[in-house]
Amino acid sequence: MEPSPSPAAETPSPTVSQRDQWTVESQVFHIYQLFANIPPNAQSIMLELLRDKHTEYLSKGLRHLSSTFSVLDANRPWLCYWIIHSFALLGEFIDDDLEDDTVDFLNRCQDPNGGYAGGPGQMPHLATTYAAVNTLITLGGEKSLASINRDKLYGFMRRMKQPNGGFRMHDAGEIDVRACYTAISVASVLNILDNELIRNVGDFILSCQTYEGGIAGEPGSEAHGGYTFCGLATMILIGEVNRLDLPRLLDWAVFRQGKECGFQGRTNKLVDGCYSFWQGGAVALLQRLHSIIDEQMAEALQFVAISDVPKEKESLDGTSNHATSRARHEGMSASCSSDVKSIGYNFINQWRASEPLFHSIALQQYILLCTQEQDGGLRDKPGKRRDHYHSCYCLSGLSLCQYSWSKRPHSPPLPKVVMGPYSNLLEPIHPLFNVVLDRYREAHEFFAQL
Ligand SMILES: CC(C)=CCC/C(C)=C/CC/C(C)=C/COP(=O)(O)OP(=O)(O)O
Ligand SMILES: [Zn+2]
Repeated sequence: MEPSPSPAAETPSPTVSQRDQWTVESQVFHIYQLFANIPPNAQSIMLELLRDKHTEYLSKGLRHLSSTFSVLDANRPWLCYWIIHSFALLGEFIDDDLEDDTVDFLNRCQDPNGGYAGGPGQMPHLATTYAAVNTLITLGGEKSLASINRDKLYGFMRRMKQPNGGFRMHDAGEIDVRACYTAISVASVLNILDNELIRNVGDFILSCQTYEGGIAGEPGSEAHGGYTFCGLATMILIGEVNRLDLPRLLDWAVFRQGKECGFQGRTNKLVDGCYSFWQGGAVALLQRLHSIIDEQMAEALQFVAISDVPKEKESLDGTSNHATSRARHEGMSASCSSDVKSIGYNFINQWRASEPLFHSIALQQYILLCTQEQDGGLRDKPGKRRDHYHSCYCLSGLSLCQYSWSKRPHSPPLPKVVMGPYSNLLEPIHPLFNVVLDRYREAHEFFAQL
């Protein structure tokens, strides 16, 4: 007779990832349990957005911007963006001297041949160009907006453009979906987007959509929330979003929201506050694409029906799914090229027919209860330290959640969809560029007349 297996052999020991996941779950659920067991007035205090504390933390960062060296030396326009955008989300303005200093500092990062570097005298880079331009738009006003040398910047982007449709992040740098997004986002907001920049970008991004449905940084890599947002936003801005498999993308993105209520960046990884924007943002974009998603789903159903028909009939009719969607794409891109420049502006002026496609209240709960530090600043998850990157993207994600129920373009959210007191309400953002909406509008008007 065979000996029965020992209990140890039946239960394999957990992997490092499993242990990490359990630790996070226990920390998060401990907070939720605490919250569930206190009286309603104490709950309401726990759900408060710590505005004054966050502003204090951001102000300290802002004052040290001009003296920030060390490891973040090549990221200084990013620090400007993370802090100043967070300020704007909170409805705060920075004082005139600091604004002047920031515009002057970014001007010193501007390369004589176009683009912005991570610091004065460094090599121009598409990511820091995006950060610098978004900062200047957020500051707004003539001095700030006119400081951007659009002609030279266009030249820099053309130099970064690759024959496969992608862009390099910098001279001899990596070619990836981030580079496509930062180039196209900046070109769109500055009104310098044209067919040369757009050429083959759609092919490159399409080659990065994986079997899971999300988008990877480059062909053959793993789907990730950061790149998925970048790829999807780029496809919208160039008028080719219907080429992606949107139902599959939506399916992948919504299932990245876990039982901790926040989002993970990729399958089987840990929840993290910054994905409130990258994943939540991708789903918020998809919420405005419901008609294309419905069409693609109907087409897929038709395809199932057609594939039941004997092969000979299908080829005689010429109705294969691939052929029809390809024909539609070619028609669409031809008619889109003339008004591709207005896509970013028109995107926010449409009605939204559907409710949020992710659990907006749950995500607000994760951000408010698990990512806020009591002394100000926001973080990845309990047990991690605050930083400006996570402060920026947790607040951006929170703003997206709060406005995700508004069907009319300019209507304020109802109190029931804003978790915690209504004073938690942040400024709305433009979901394609991640800048506060009224600053985007000012920039759009400014650059439309140049
Ligand atoms: C506009 C712009 C420049 C966008 C950047 C988008 C972005 C956040 C990309 C993510 C890059 C990445 C692979 C992180 C994985 O980090 P990890 O392995 O530490 O984290 P994970 O476990 O959560 O995947
Ligand atoms: Zn993060």
